[in-house]
Amino acid sequence: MKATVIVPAYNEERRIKGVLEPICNTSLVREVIVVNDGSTDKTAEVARQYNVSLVEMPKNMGKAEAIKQGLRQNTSGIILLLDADLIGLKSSHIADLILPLQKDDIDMTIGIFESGRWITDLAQKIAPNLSGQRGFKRELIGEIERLDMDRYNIEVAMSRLIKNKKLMTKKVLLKEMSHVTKEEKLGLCGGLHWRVKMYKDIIRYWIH
Ligand SMILES: O=c1ccn([C@@H]2O[C@H](COP(=O)(O)OP(=O)(O)O)[C@@H](O)[C@H]2O)c(=O)[nH]1
Ligand SMILES: O=C(O)[C@@H](COP(=O)(O)O)O[C@H]1O[C@H](CO)[C@@H](O)[C@H](O)[C@H]1O
Repeated sequence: MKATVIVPAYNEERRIKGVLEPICNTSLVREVIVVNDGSTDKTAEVARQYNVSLVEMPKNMGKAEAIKQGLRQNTSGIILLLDADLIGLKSSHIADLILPLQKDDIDMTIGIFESGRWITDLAQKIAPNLSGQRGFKRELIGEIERLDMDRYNIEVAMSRLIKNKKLMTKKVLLKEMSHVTKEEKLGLCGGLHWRVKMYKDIIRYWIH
């Protein structure tokens, strides 16, 4: 069974190529949906250079809404969510996230960075449930769409779904992979500003 890969992207013109190259060269991938979340840079132009379906959000709505929009497109039996700012993504990582879902007993795969960069390795060791790299079966789309989530709390919402529905997950180590941090993208002040927003979204979800 092949997969549909959904890539939410907000101002990723400098990074999305490094993700779309390996995705488009993976035989287990049937289609790629890039959701351009109101980017003000050339993210859409770069994405159009690849064999992908491009979904344009009218304005920046946040990662959760971008993924929901992607899930509303016509997808295949397995869905894989990948961030647009990954460093070191390879076809083998993509296969490792897809293949366990071809068995009946695994509902969701969760990718964990390992031996990439110490800072992102550490972040994912401390909080593996925040990982944006996830595969799941199409049967879960309805459940995920119904989750009450906003911007950055999609991963914690999915973690609660896993717990409530007793879903079977499998952690997949993504060797030599990392991502570009908010501070690297936006500078110290801009990065910290978005980091605080992200943690607020996550905490709001937990106390809600
Ligand atoms: O408003 C937003 C913010 C982020 N993203 C995308 O969601 C993914 C993860 O976001 P980010 O890199 O900001 O999160 P981090 O991995 O740094 O926590 C990336 O592909 C972003 O381009 C998005 O689509 N809309
Ligand atoms: O790993 C983390 O601590 C955060 C923050 O990453 P950076 O501060 O940008 O390195 O990133 C993850 O969490 C977000 C919220 O759950 C997800 O949306 C991202 O996909 C994920 O990389």
